[in-house]
Amino acid sequence: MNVLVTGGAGFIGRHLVDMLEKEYLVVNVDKLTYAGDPEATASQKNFIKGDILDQKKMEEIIQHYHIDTIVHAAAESHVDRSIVHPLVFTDTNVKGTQVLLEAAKNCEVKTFVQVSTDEVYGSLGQKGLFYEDSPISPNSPYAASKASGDLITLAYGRTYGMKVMITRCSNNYGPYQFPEKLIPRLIGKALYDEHLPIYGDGLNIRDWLHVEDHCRAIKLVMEEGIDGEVYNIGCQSEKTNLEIAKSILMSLDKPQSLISYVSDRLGHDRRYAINADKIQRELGWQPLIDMESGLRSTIEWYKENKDWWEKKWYEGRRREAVK
Ligand SMILES: Cc1cn([C@H]2C[C@H](O)[C@@H](COP(=O)(O)OP(=O)(O)O[C@H]3O[C@H](CO)[C@@H](O)[C@H](O)[C@H]3O)O2)c(=O)[nH]c1=O
Repeated sequence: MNVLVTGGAGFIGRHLVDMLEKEYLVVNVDKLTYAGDPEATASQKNFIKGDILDQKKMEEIIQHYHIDTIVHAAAESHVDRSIVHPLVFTDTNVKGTQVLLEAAKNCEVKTFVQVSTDEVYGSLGQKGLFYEDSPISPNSPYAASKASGDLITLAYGRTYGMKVMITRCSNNYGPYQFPEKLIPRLIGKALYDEHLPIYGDGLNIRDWLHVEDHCRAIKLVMEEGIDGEVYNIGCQSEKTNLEIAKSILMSLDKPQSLISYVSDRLGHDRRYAINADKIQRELGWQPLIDMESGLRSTIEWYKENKDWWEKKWYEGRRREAVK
C-alpha cells in the first residue's frame, strides 16, 4: 500500500505515521496549524506541507506517490475552540473532507478511511453505550462538523462506489497531545502547582483510550475493514473528569486542593461511553494499554518532556494570536 495520511503532524496522526511507516510507503500532508508539530515531521520519510482544501495539490500528491489508500486524520479537534471559532471547523472538517474525497475519487484511490469520533453520537445519560448504529446526534460545532464529514464520506462510498470506512474513537491520551486537552493540560498545571480547572461539577464522563491502541485499530481497519462500515474504537475505561484530576495529583504527589471548579463548557456533553465489540469481533483488535498504566506513563512523559509541551503551548498561543 502507498498511504496518504492527512494530519500526520498532529497528536494522533504522528503516532499513526510512525506505525505505518514500518510497513508502507507513507506520505504525510499537514497544514501545520497551531496544533501541528513541525518537529514531528523531521523524522518522517515523506512530509508535504499542504492544505486538504487545495484539491489540485492533493491530486498531484496522490498521483506523484501512486497513493492507493488515504487515512484522513487531519481535523480541527478541540471542542472549546469550536465554541469560539466554529467556522474554521466547518472549513476543515466538512469542506476539507469533501475536497479530499473529490481528489480521491478523481485519482481512483482504492481505500479511504475517515478518522472520526464518538462525539458524533451526542451525549449519554448514566446508562447505555454508543454503538455503530446509534443515531448521529452531535452537540458541539466540532462534533457536528465531524458528523458531517462522516456523512459525506459515506455518501461518496454509496454514490461513486468508493471503498470508504469510518473509525470512531473515544477520548485519546498519550505522549505529544497538545496541552489544550484535559489530560496534558491538567498534568502541566499540576507540575507548576497551578490550579487544575475543572468545568462544571467535574462529573462529566469520558471513555479513555491510549493513542497507540487507537492507531493499531486504525491500521487494522485500513488493512482489513469492510467497505462502507463504521468501527467504534474504545476500551471501556470510563472516568469522571474529577477522577482524572485526582489521579494526576496523586501521581505527582500534589495536594488535591489544587482542583478548582470553573464555569462549565457551553452545551457540555455529560457522558461518552463506547461499545467496541464489532472491531474486536470482526477484525480481532484488542486494546493493550490499560488506563492506569497508560496514564502513569503519560504523566512520566510530560514530566520528562516539559520543553516540548511548554514550547507547543506558547507557540500555539502566539500563532493563534496572529490569526
Ligand atoms: C480542557 C478541559 C476539559 N475539561 C473537561 C471537558 C470534557 O468533559 C473533558 C475532556 O475535555 P477535552 O480534553 O477537551 O476532550 P473532549 O471535549 O471530550 O473531546 C476529545 O475527545 C473526543 C473523542 O471523544 C475527540 O473527538 C476530540 O477531538 C477530543 O478533543 O474534560 C475540563 O474540565 N477542564 C479543562 O481544562
